[in-house]
Amino acid sequence: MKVKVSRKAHFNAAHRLYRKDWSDDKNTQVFGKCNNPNYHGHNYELIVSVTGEIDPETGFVMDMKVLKDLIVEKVEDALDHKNLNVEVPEFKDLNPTAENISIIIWNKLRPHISETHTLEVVLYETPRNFVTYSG
Ligand SMILES: Nc1nc2c(c(=O)[nH]1)N=C([C@H](O)[C@H](O)COP(=O)(O)OP(=O)(O)OP(=O)(O)O)CN2
Ligand SMILES: [Zn+2]
Repeated sequence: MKVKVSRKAHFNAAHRLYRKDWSDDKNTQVFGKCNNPNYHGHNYELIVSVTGEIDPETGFVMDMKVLKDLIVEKVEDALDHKNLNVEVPEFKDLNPTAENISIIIWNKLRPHISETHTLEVVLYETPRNFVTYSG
């Protein structure tokens, strides 16, 4: 019997959506105000979910304290209050869209979650825009 446990987290970050290999006109045409060369910020809301069997000894799928600490160490410390384009190496040549940020977060967490469990990341870039990545 599998159960999904979830932990919410939060970080804020600045970014700019653009491609270095496109002209200014094309970047503006495709990315609009998100291509502001002075960057803009979002209050990202994150939901990390782990699904697996309940350990009969502990009653846990995964200890939420362990999951909380993992998110702080691997995600918040890496992304919170950062300029994603400038300060986060994963986005040196990768557009920091919500889709790509969710994949980076999933990749950071996956090695630290039991292989018997599945991992899902839901990332809200704004209260109305959110993406889901499950590997
Ligand atoms: N598929 C994607 N589309 C867009 C992304 C993205 O990551 N993936 N990102 C953006 C920009 O980051 C933009 O800053 C989004 O902000 P905004 O347009 O203000 O967001 P809302 O639509 O939620 O705001 P409203 O107030 O509802 O207009 C754009 N597209
Ligand atoms: Zn944005």
